[in-house]
Amino acid sequence: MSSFKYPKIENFVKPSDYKDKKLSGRILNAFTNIPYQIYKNDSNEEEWSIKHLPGNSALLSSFSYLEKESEWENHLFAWTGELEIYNRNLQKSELGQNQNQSQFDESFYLNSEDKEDIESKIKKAHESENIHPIWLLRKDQQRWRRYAENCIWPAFHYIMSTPSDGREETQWWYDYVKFNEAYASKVIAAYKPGDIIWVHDYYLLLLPQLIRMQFPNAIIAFFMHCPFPSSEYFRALPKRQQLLDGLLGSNKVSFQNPSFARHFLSSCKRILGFELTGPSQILAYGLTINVDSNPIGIDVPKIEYDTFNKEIDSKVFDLKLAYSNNNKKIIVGRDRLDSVRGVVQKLQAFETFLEMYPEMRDKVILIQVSSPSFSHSAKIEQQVSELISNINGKYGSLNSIPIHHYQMRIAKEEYFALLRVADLGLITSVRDGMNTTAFEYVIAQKYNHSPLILSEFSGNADVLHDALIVNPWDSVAVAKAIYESLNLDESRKQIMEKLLYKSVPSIQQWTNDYLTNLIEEIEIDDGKRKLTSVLDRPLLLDHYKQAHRRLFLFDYDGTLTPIVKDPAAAIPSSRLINILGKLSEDPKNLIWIISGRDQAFLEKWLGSINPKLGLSAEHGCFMKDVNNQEWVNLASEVDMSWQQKVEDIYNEYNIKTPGASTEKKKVALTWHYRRSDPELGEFNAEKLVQELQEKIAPHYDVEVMTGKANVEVRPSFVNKGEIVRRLVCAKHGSPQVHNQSTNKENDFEELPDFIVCLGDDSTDEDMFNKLNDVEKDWESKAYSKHEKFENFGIYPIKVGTASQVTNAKFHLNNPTQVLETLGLLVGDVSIFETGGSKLELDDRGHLKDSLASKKSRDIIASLRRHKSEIKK
Ligand SMILES: O=P(O)(O)OC[C@H]1O[C@H](O[C@H]2O[C@H](CO)[C@@H](O)[C@H](O)[C@H]2O)[C@H](O)[C@@H](O)[C@@H]1O
Repeated sequence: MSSFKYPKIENFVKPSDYKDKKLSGRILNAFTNIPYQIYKNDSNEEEWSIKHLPGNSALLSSFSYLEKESEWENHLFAWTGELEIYNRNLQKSELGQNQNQSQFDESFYLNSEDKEDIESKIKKAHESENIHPIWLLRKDQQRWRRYAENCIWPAFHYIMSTPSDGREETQWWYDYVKFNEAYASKVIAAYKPGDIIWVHDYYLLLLPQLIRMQFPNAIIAFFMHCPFPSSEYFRALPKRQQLLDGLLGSNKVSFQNPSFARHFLSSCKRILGFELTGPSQILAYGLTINVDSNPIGIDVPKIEYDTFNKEIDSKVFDLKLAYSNNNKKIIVGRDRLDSVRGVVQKLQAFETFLEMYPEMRDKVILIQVSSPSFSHSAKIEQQVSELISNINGKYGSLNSIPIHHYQMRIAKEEYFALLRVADLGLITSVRDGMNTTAFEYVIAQKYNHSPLILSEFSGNADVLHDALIVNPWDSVAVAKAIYESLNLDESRKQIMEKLLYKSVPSIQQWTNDYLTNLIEEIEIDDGKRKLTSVLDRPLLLDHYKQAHRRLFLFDYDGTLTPIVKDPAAAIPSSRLINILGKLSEDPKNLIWIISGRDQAFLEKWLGSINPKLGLSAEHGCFMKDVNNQEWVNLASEVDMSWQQKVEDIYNEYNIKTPGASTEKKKVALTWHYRRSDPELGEFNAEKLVQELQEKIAPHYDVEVMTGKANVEVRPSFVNKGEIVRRLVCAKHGSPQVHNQSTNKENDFEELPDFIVCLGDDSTDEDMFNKLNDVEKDWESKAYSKHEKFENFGIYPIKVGTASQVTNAKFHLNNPTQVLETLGLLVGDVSIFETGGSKLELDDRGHLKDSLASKKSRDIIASLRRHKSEIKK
């Protein structure tokens, strides 16, 4: 059998076909786990062995084809999976959950020679050097799967989880973040410009964005192998935003069928508020993401090769002999035993069939093979066994059993023989990404032409149109379809099989089409994009801890709160209030909110709740010092006669622009068009700016500014940058003298040694510019930098994408990431809350060089010493 050779595919996509795209010719695939089990039969065995793991054969064939038959250099990055020691008599499900040290000793923590040895065995078995195992060795080895399998998988299959206080889920989430970070660091280390990074499935939803943060121009594709739920279901996941954000680091996100793609697009729109730029395109973080469906196929030539040969012929013969006495028809089902594959529905339909068609009772048997599933449910198992004993009891006799149920994993050869021997294939899943059994069944029926009944909820229903498509919840309809299928005449069966056979997608064609579409969609980078680095959060935390005089300068809208349609609704969340409270409790910290908002809004929602906050309203016209109740009006002497004229102009534009409105603050006037038709709003905003520039700006000391869906007029004597300069150059903790110009030089040792400045829109650029000037000034004065950080501790941070034009040095994507970062500083949020922190993990998944990492290393070293002493 090993002599199988792939037929060459004409015109398989080549990197050299696309010279202008500057491809490197390498594909870096990231998938859940390597296709090998690392094991020992006995803990006393010196060496670890590996064996091939069943499953994911379609995708592995795609990798194998790319590796062996194409011009691409194909790499696979995958977790090692759980290591096993068999003689411990532990079931796999118990492994990792057992905290007993005597059962779980240091054997699972390998030294570098062991790992090298295993890696070389894996490479040999894989017949390639390009497989890169990701080591995450922990006592509890299954921790890396829990969030994906207990939270994502059920939600994606419409299974609501039971309500909980969320503590366990939070721990799973941290592990999920670490799992994705571990992949990110390995892929990032291997990446070269022009590589195609192809991420697979729901265990790695954060990975695209983690890589994107590091390589803004990388080509990243994501393929979801399981279904994607409606936004109504998806939104129930507490981490919905982080999961979508993670995927939106891809250039292309693909699904098994169009409805999954549609659900994803609608989730991005409804949950994140992102703009769809076409029926299958989304604009997020400055990146255009193509969303499509591309049903995965199977390795047709290889399956034919494995199905039609002498060995299988004889197995088919044996099966017929064993089951098909008296010419009984054989219905075949093969599913994993969980709540989504519809085994219960299948049995109920079969019972209905036997009831409805008594003449068929002695003429049909159902062979159902149910293999184990990670989402195994004891309830389903019990239902299945009760149904089977009822049906067999009611319709069976001593020499005739209607249902033969095998709850086991069967060998590949037996599986193919079973598919060949069938007179009918029956698939009744209630939710499924792509059911490869359906495809394999069609191939196995190439010469026998037995029909297929397929659930309309299976991903294949959109592909295998010539199957008998049924609703598995309607047992009468399924029973009728069984009857109809078993009574089809030969010519009809032949026609159906021919059409079905033609519609089975081949994995090679799928791979070719996927890569071709991806490459053709990629926009060529003209090298003009300047990208801002993502904020290094562990570094920031480290710096924060060592600083003595910390100053925080926060913009409000779009920075601390997300942008919403109604300005009055953009009130602070309780999480924000809580974090600001904790930050301001630390005497080393001074916190300022520097906003375009008016005094009344800031006082009501921030000042009255936390008097320790310094507030600057209307871009610096009004100031309230930290720990002070008095507001100072810096604009009291300014001529305001322009206000009425501006308001009159705004009124005209409100009439011309349905949905637009005027926000009257004490000094500044803002014209909002967020609720108008976006095109009309933008068009009229441009005209309004022109008119204000001509009629108002030349005659008054005012500035006309454009913000986020707004136009604003305010006095030009002060701006956010000027406020920042005063705060940064003041003696840390001294009261502010707002209405006097302060150019007094303070002792450098009294100035802040840690400055975080966050803002999202154009007015915040004044703050970033000012900080950059301060930095240059301190540089020129040769002030001493922090030894460890080699800078003055100044962090100007843009809240937005890496591709936005800004003078800030770093970026965070959105207000959620801002809160997570501030929460990290006050110890409210774990470093593992979200990805993107450039975490360096050790090979056990602890933060590199952390206390936990050292502790774990020490324990293993001492266990090893202890063991070798015992041996002596
Ligand atoms: O300096 P900021 O704190 O960022 O304030 C700038 C302006 O923010 C507000 O408008 C913006 O946010 C609204 C709520 O999300 C949104 O509806 C509007 O479209 C945005 O332009 C505020 O209303 C203005 O007064 C501020 O100048």
